[in-house]
Amino acid sequence: MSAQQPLTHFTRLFLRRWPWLLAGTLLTLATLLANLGLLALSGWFITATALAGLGLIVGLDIYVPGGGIRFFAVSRTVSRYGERLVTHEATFRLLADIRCWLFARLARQDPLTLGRLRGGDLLNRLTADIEALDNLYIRVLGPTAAAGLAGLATLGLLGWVDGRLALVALALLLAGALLTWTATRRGRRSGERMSHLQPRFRAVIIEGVRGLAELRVYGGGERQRRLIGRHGRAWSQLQRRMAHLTGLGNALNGLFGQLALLAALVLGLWLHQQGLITGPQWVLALFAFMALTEALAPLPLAFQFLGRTRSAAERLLAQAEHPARVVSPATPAAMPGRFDLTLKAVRYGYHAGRPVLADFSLRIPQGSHLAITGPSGLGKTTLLKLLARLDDPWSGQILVGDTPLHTLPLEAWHGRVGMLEQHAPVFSDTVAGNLRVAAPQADEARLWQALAVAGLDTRVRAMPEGLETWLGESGATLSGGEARRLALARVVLHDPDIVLLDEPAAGLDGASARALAGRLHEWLQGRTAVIVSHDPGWLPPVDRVLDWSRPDGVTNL
Ligand SMILES: Nc1ncnc2c1ncn2[C@@H]1O[C@H](COP(=O)(O)OP(=O)(O)OP(=O)(O)O)[C@@H](O)[C@H]1O
Repeated sequence: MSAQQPLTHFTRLFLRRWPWLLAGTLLTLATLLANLGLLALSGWFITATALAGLGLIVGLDIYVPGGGIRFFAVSRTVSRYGERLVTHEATFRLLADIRCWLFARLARQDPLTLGRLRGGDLLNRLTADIEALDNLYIRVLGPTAAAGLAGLATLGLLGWVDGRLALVALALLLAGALLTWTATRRGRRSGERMSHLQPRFRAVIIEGVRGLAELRVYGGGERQRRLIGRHGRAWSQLQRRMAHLTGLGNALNGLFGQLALLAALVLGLWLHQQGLITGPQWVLALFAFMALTEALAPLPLAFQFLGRTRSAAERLLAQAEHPARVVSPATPAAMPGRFDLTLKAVRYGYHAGRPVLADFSLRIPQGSHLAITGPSGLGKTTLLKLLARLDDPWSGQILVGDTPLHTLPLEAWHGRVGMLEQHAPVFSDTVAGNLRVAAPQADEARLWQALAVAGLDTRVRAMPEGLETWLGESGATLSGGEARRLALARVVLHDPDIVLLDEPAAGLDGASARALAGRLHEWLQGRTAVIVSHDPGWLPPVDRVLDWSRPDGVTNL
C-alpha cells in the first residue's frame, strides 16, 4: 500500500459530506478575500485621502471606498464566524462518520482477533487516530484550497496593478510551497513516532489508573510512575521537536513575507517614480502582500503534522481492512431441522503447533444438558467459543445435525446460540438498556422474567429507578456476581436453542448458586445446554458430566 493511499481513502470518505466541505472551504476563501479586500482597499484609501489632503488628488470620492472598507470589515467578521462554525461542524460530522465506519468494520471482525489487541490500542484507534484525521480537512485540504484560490486572486489584483508585482507575489507563493513541502518532510518522522507512541503512552496511564489499588498494595506505584515518566519524556521530546519545527516554519514564513514586502516596496517605488502606478496603487499592493502572507501562514504547520495524520490513517485502514477469519458462507446451507451437535477430531489452538484441543470428539444430542468440569486452562472456554462459532477449528469438523457448522449462515447461527462469557461486559447504560442488547423490542414483563431466571429481580426492584437505574461505567455499581447474573439475564432474553454457559455461578455463595441451579434447570428444558464450571457441587441436574481432570475425560467421548 503506498503512503498516499490511506489519505486518498479518507478523502473519498470525506467527500460524502461534500456540501459541508464546500461551504467550509468557500467561507474560508471568503474570509481570505475579505481580508485581502480590507487591507488593500484601506491602504489605497488612506494613501489617497492623504494625497487628497495635500491637494495632489482632486475630487476623491470617499463614499464608495469607505463603503467598501465597511463591507469588507463586516463580511470578514461574518465569514470568519461562519467558517469556524461550518468547518468545525463539518469536522465533527466527518469524525462521527469515520467512528461509525470503523466500528461497523470492527463489528464484522473476529472477537478473538480483536481481543488480542490491547484495550488502549483499540481505544486509541477509535479516538486519537480518528481525531488526528481532523487535521486533514480543517487544516490541510480546506485552507490549502482556499489559500490557493486567494493566491490566484492576489496575483490577479497585482497583475492589474503591474505584472512585475505579480511576479514577486508568485515568488512568495513558490517560497510558501517550498516551505510547506519542507515542513511535510521534516515533520513526517516525528509525526509518525507520535502516532505510535501515543497508544503505548495511553495504555500505561490507563493500566496505572485501573490497577491503582493493586499497585498501592504491592508497592508497584514507583515502577508504574517511572514507566509513565519515560513515556511522558519521549512524548515531550517529540512535542518539542514539532514545536521547534513550527517555530522555524512561522519564522521563515514571516521572513519570506517581509522580504516579499520589501521587494514590493522597492519595486513599487520605482514603478511609481516611472509613473507606471499611482501612489494609492503602490500602497494597495503592499497590503495585498500582507494579506497573502497571512493566507499562507497556517499551511507549514498543517503539513508538518501530515505525517501523523497519514500514520493514523494507515493504522485505521489496516485495522478496518483486517480480514475476518470467521465469515458467513457466500451460499449458506439451509438451517437443519435438528440441532444435535457433533465434534469430530477437532484440532484447535491459539498458537501454531500448540493445540488446546487435539483430535477432540464429542456428541451433544439436541435437548441434552452437558456439564464440563475440570482444572483451569484445559480448553473448556475454547470449546464453547468453537460451538458459538467465534472461530473455526484448524481441522476436524463441527456438525449441526448433518450440516457442517461453517456452512450455516453466521447471523442465523448466532440467533440460535446464547453464550455467557467468562468476562461478559456490562455496558454503561441502564439495567433495561443492558438487557435489550439481546432483544431490543422486549417489553418490561420479559425483562423481569429474564431477571427472575438469573436471580437478579429482587436486587433490581430495590434499585432507586428499577429497570431504568443507571449502572455506571462498565457496571461499576454492581458486584461481580450481580454483573454475571445481569449477563445471564441477557442470555435468557435472547431465548436461544443452544445455551453455552461459562461459569454462570462464579461470584455466588453456595445457597445462591443452588437457587440459580434450580431456576436454570427449569429454563433449560427443551434447550441444548453446555455448562462449564470448576465446581460440580452447585450444578443443575444434567444428562452428563464431563470431568476433564480425569485422564480419559477429554478423549473417551
Ligand atoms: N485468546 C487467547 N489467546 C491465546 N491463548 C489463549 C486464548 N484464550 C485461551 N488461551 C489459552 O488456551 C488454553 C485454554 O484456555 P481456556 O480458556 O479454553 O481454558 P479453560 O479450561 O476454560 O480455563 P478456565 O477454567 O481457567 O477458564 C489456556 O492455556 C489459555 O492460556
